[in-house]
Amino acid sequence: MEKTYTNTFPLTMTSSEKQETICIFGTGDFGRSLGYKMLQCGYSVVFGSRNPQMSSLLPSGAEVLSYSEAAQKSDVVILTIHREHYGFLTELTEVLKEKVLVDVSNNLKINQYPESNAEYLAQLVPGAHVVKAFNTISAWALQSGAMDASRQVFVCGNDGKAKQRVVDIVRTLGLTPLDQGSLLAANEIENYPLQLFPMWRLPFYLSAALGLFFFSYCVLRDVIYPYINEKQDSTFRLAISIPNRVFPITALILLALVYFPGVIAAILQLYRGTKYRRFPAWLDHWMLCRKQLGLVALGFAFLHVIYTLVIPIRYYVRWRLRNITIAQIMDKKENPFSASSAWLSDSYVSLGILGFFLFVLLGITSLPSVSNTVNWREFRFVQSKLGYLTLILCTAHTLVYGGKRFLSPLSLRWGLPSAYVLALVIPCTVLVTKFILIMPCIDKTLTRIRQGWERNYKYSKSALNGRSDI
Ligand SMILES: Cc1cc2nc3c(=O)[nH]c(=O)nc-3n(C[C@H](O)[C@H](O)[C@H](O)COP(=O)(O)OP(=O)(O)OC[C@H]3O[C@@H](n4cnc5c(N)ncnc54)[C@H](O)[C@@H]3O)c2cc1C
Ligand SMILES: NC(=O)C1=CN([C@@H]2O[C@H](COP(=O)(O)OP(=O)(O)OC[C@H]3O[C@@H](n4cnc5c(N)ncnc54)[C@H](OP(=O)(O)O)[C@@H]3O)[C@@H](O)[C@H]2O)C=CC1
Ligand code: HEM
Ligand SMILES: [Fe+3]
Repeated sequence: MEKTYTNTFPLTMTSSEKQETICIFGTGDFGRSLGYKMLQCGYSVVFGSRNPQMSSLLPSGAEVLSYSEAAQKSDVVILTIHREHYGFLTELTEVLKEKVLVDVSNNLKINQYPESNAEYLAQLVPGAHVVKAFNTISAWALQSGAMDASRQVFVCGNDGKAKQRVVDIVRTLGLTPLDQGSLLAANEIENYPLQLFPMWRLPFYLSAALGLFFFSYCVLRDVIYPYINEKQDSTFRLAISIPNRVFPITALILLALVYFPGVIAAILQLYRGTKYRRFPAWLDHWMLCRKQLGLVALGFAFLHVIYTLVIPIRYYVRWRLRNITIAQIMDKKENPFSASSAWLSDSYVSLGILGFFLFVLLGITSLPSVSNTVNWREFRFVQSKLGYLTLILCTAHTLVYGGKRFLSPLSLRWGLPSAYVLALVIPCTVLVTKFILIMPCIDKTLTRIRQGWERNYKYSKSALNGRSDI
């Protein structure tokens, strides 16, 4: 614990205690940055290099020696060398015996080698205690001092004492060590910085696919159809009208897809009569990226709202209103006020506004600073109950928008219904299924299953034993 404080007052420590010497192999970007940070935090640093005389740009105060000379100066050796160049270490096995050897390396691709770099290092230098650490911190972050990205350092190793020494160093440098267990965890730790938004990938591809499909569908109905049938140029619709169909439709379907896996999971649990069997991998993954799906949906809903706000200032809309008025004057025929149309129009807009309000509320509660202030039940209440209410309101908004035209043969073009009719299929399926699932008799069984009850205890036990098949 004391070390944490020495981080803030390195000079106090250096004047009263003997400086601990750390050896860093390699004088590249990462080695230099780490050495600089260590000197700042009160350590004495010795670099090991192929060309001790040639090394430039090294932080002042550090010593540079050959690899074998440097290793003799400390019992902690941090290896800031790419895995491909580890070969020369086999000649140093005697010097490195019983030393703590820290592997910081990353690869270019996930699972690039059959074994992790740290395990490979342990095979090369069997006498040393290999510890994996620091691979999630960048040279730039260490040097600039501004830790915009994560300060977490995953640490793993087979020797408890060696690991503890590295954990102490990490803490002294002002970083957060996270013990990940034995060297078997190195593979996962090495893959971690190579991942690029893994949970965002499915939402991204899904929204791209939905967007593309509905865009083509709307172009076919709203641009190509009028051109072929009436030789009318409607290409201007590509700018606002069609995006303002594609975006809300994508938002609505993605929102429904957030709540779909929960329904599928419930049906699966009811069918199996137990909660003790794993869900298929695709369902697991789908469940895990619901937050990201929801946030992408919120993004599209935002776009829809902004596009809707500009409707009154559009040239096409103003032109059409003027023409209708002029046509009425010329015909001397007044278009009577229709209370039912007014009701329909106001209702769908109002449902949209309320749905959007709850949608934003869901987004706000998913911010860590907010979710940390609510307890588990409150969070679930907002995410699950208010989430369903959001889906109901947005689906109703679209249904009422369709209003009287919904499924009317007049709105078919080449037999194709309006895009929003297709958009309603998944949301309505989710809502109807959920409605059936919350019927008291079904809900009671599901709740019992989720509390641990099993329909066929014997069967479930055997399923438990043979878990690998599920
Ligand atoms: C804008 C937006 C932001 C979002 N942000 C987040 C976020 O920050 N974090 C997040 O997690 N999700 C987020 N989501 C996704 C979504 O709101 C949640 O995943 C939501 O909890 C799903 O609700 P559900 O009713 O389908 O949950 P389900 O998983 O179906 O759960 C329903 C109920 O069943 C219970 N249950 C389910 N499975 C079991 C089981 N095996 N054993 C016992 N009980 C069980 C649960 O406790 C719950 O009460 C967000 C969505 C949107 C639209
Ligand atoms: N850069 C970063 O932000 C991060 C890097 N890492 C890891 O740190 C390690 C070093 O990265 P980085 O400093 O960027 O790399 P560099 O290429 O900048 O430095 C590597 C150093 O390795 C030494 N080395 C030893 N043998 C050889 C050899 N045969 N050929 C070339 N170099 C050799 C060299 O030092 P000398 O000439 O003194 O012998 C060289 O400077 C890598 O494993 C990387 O994955 C981890 C996290 C972040
Ligand atoms: C402030 C909130 C909202 C307002 C004011 C609003 C308003 C509108 C308007 C005016 C239309 C008709 C657009 C047109 O004539 O082309 C529309 C359509 C639609 N809205 Fe909203 N809306 C809101 C929020 C939402 C939300 C949150 C969703 C769902 C996620 C949604 C889904 C839809 C859908 C699917 C359509 C049909 C698109 C089409 O095929 O034309 N809306 N909305
Ligand atoms: Fe490099």
